[in-house]
Amino acid sequence: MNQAIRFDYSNALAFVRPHEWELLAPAIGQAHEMLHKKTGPGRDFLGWVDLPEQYDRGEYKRIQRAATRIQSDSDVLLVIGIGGSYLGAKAVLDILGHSFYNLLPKAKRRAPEIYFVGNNISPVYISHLLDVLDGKDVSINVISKSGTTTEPAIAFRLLRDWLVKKYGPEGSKKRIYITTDRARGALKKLADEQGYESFVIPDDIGGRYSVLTAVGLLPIAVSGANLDALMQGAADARARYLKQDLEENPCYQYAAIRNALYRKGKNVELLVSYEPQFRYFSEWWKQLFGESEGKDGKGIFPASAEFSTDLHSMGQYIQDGMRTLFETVISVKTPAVDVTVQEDPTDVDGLNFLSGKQMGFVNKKAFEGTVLAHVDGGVPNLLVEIPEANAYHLGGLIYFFEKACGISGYLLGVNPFDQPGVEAYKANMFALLGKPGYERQKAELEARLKENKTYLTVAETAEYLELPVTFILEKIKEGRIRAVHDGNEYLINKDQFKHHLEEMRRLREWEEAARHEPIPESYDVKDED
Ligand SMILES: O=P(O)(O)OC[C@H]1O[C@](O)(CO)[C@@H](O)[C@@H]1O
Repeated sequence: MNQAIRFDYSNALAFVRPHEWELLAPAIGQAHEMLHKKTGPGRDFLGWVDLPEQYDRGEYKRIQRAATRIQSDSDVLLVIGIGGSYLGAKAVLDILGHSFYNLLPKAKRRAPEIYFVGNNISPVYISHLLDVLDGKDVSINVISKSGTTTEPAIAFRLLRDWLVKKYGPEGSKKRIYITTDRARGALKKLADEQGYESFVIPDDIGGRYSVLTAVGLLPIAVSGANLDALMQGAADARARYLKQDLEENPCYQYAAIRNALYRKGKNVELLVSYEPQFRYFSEWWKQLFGESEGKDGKGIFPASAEFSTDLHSMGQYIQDGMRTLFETVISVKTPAVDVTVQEDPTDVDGLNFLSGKQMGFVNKKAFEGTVLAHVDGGVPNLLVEIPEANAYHLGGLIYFFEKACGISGYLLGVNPFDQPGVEAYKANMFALLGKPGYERQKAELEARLKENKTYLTVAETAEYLELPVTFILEKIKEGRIRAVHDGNEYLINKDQFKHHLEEMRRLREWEEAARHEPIPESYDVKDED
């Protein structure tokens, strides 16, 4: 087994007494049992626990063959997916690849350019991407477990159409790779109908835990990264973090200490790196922990920062703002390359004391100085150190955080493997877009949106007051309705009708009450008449 990840929590111990987190040992033991015996909530989504040992070797070979094909027939691979269906691959590619991967000359990159799309609904982003594709040979890997997520589905429609126009219906079939559910969903159906090569997202692995399945592996393989080392790193981490005993398991120590800090009011965790290549690793980590723990009114808010960059923007807050933060620094012991600071005969910037020193050394001192300053400022610091940023250690790091997250979720008392909260925005968006079946919600939401809006157009005002448009225009001309003209149309502040609408409501109430009054007796008419 290669060298392990080093986890150091000594800079957090001033903020919790040892017994505060040692007392969590029995709960850690229970969480461990729930995870390994599959007895806890979310037990149907634990396929990732043994994945590094038990992955489908046949499919793994097929992924590598598909990657070789894409490398040979494509200048560009488009990876369509959102959330767990792209963040892991992007994180790994950024760390293992060149910082300017897509800009390198092809001969140097020796792999296709790779672009991620379908992770937003921006017309600008996708139009600009189409400009980049001009004249290039393109393949698509569309990744969606459900097969129906709006963002990737819209992008796939558009880009599949682009591909069919370029290569024809038959030619395009060899350039589309689907990663989705084994048997269900729109994408699976399409793949079967069209004969697209498809890969499986196992039923028992949720999106945010899926980077070491075909979800991450195909794009990663296309970039030329070492898949075997990535999987070996994860497999060794799985073996390393099997021990139930808190004292012997750094992965569980991370889960325990962050839980102890949370109980002391440290409810924001800042994942920090000193290498810009880790930016998307933080994004992956944020989804992992945010979607797993942020529920039932609980959870540490996962945030991230890049140092030393953000020390010049967020540094003030971290040092001196609300004391609810703790930091987890991912450190790479030996940088992949190093650069020496030169001597400058003029020493105009006064930095000649650094001449001959390596930038990696300067970065390390920035890190050490920052940890001390932040701890002094009341920010507990955790350290997760990997020896090098290579595929093996990255596989280990992914597994370390996945397992710590499962354990952490159980410690917190939530189901770390569901995400019910994500549905709320989706339901509203579908209703507002007029998806069949959402008619009632659409009317309700539109009424709420109108209620929230202060400035109305003439047509909206007419509807709001239940009066004809011509009447509103007339009253604007007479100056009885105040309106502003934005150069295009009249805009009317609806607050001016508050009094009028209140009067109308009272009138209606009075009319309604009057209608139910008994008919009064007529004095000059006698019963006997
Ligand atoms: O792979 P899918 O089904 O398109 O889902 C993508 C992402 O959307 C979510 O379901 C949240 O909406 C995530 O959990 C998931 O990673």
